[in-house]
Parts: sequence; structure tokens; C-alpha cells
Amino acid sequence: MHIGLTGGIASGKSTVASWWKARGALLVDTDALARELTQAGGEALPAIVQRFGSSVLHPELGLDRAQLRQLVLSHEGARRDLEAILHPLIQARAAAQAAPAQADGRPIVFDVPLLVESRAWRCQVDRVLLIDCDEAVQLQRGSARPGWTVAQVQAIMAAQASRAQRRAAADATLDNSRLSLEQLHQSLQAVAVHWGIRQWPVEESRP
Ligand SMILES: CC(C)(COP(=O)(O)OP(=O)(O)OC[C@H]1O[C@@H](n2cnc3c(N)ncnc32)[C@H](O)[C@@H]1O)[C@@H](O)C(=O)NCCC(=O)NCCS
Ligand SMILES: Nc1ncnc2c1ncn2[C@@H]1O[C@H](COP(=O)(O)OP(=O)(O)OP(=O)(O)O)[C@@H](O)[C@H]1O
Repeated sequence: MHIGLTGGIASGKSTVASWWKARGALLVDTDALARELTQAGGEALPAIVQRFGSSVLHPELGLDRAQLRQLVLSHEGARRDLEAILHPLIQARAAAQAAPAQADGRPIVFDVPLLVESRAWRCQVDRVLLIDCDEAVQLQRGSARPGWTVAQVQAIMAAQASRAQRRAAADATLDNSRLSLEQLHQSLQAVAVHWGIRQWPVEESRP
């Protein structure tokens, strides 16, 4: 079973992903893949430099992420161009990471913030699990993280699909605005049972 896990910024995707991982699923984190592709020497950097110029590079880190984030959040065309460079590469790496679990039938959870926005993802997964969240809670949780302001979280939310668009695409929706972590885990257990996903042995060495 291929599960697409999605939700807006700071909705609780990583928290939910950890639950699936502890339950033995193989986790594919597309944000992590995007970072890998754009680190120093990363596969996506030449195409990014060709499109945006070498001023978006950071001498040690690969990409100057804060600068590029500001650029793509204020210019939709630039955002689309960055996504057009990164998303096919992210998809190829995601498929490679998923391959071992595909062979043994282990459930695979793809954590994809932009699953609803990016059509290519919809046909790669059997079920879409949406972590829904009130916007006020997203803002509060997102801006509580080190280095993030309310304005930055708001800018990302404006660039992402609406709650209604996400709900329309989801097979199951959990509203994580007011659930305790225990209640969230109980809701996840109910979804897993409903979808017939059994627990798998956890392998220490898996990512
Ligand atoms: C613009 C970049 C360099 C900014 O990096 P930065 O370290 O500041 O942010 P980070 O990568 O941690 O992203 C934070 C959150 O922003 C959101 N986000 C990322 N990219 C986008 C986008 N193109 N549109 C809307 N939201 C986005 C996601 O919810 C993500 O969790 C980076 O986000 C990026 O490379 N984005 C394009 C890759 C992408 O589409 N990633 C999503 C995987 S589906
Ligand atoms: N049910 C909950 N109760 C309290 N805090 C929560 C709950 N769910 C998530 N959080 C907290 O909210 C913050 C955001 O959660 P998380 O990092 O899982 O979101 P995310 O969707 O993965 O974020 P991003 O979009 O930035 O990747 C974290 O600090 C997390 O611990």
C-alpha cells in the first residue's frame, strides 16, 4: 500500500510520519529529498543556477535557502520553475527509496507537502491521508519553531492549496487542530485498521 501523507505547513505531517515509521512503514520524506538535491554538490544545483543565477548559491551550504524562499514566494513563475526542476528529481529518488518495500509488501508512506498541488503525485499513491489543521493553529505552531516568523508561515500558506482543495483530494482526513498526541495516534490507528494496513516489524537500519 502506498500512502500519500499531506497537509499544509506545520499541520503535523512529520508527527504523523513518525507514527507510521514506528509502526513499521517505510517513510519517504520529500522535503528531505528536496534538501538533499540542493545541498552542496547536489544534483539539482546546476539547473537551479542556470535558471536563477549563481547569486542563489551559498558558499558552504549549496543553496541560499532563505534567499530562494523569498524569491519563489513572491514570484509564482519562479516557484513553478523551481518546482519543475525539483519535482521530477524528487519523484525519481522517492521511487528508488520505496523500491525495497515494494518488493516485500511493507506499507510505504510518502510525506508530500505539495501532493494536492502537484498532479504527478496523485497517481503514485493508493490512498491520500490529509492532516488538516485550523490556519490559526498552523500559524501558531509554525511560528513557534526556531527561525520562523508568523509572516513567513503566512507567505507559505498563501502559496499552498486551500484546506478545501486538500479535503476534496483526500481519502481520509484527520483534523489535528485540537487533538492531543494520544488522540492523534488513536485516530491514526483507526485509519490503519480501516485501510487494512497491518503492523510490520521495525528494522533499525531503515531510513
Ligand atoms: C524554497 C526552498 C529552497 C526554501 O527552503 P527552506 O529551507 O527555507 O524551507 P523548507 O524546504 O524547509 O520548506 C518549508 C516548508 O515550505 C513548504 N514548501 C516548500 N516548497 C514549497 C513550494 N514550492 N510551494 C509551497 N510550499 C512549499 C513545505 O510545506 C515545506 O515543509 C525549499 O522549500 C524548496 O526547495 N522548495 C521547492 C521544493 C519543493 O517543492 N518541496 C516540497 C516537496 S513536495
Ligand atoms: N496534536 C498535536 N498537539 C500538539 N502539538 C502538535 C500536534 N501535532 C503536531 N504538533 C506540533 O506542531 C509542530 C508542527 O508539527 P510537524 O512538524 O509534525 O508539522 P509538519 O506538517 O511536518 O510541518 P512542515 O510543514 O513544516 O514540515 C511541531 O512542533 C509538533 O510537535
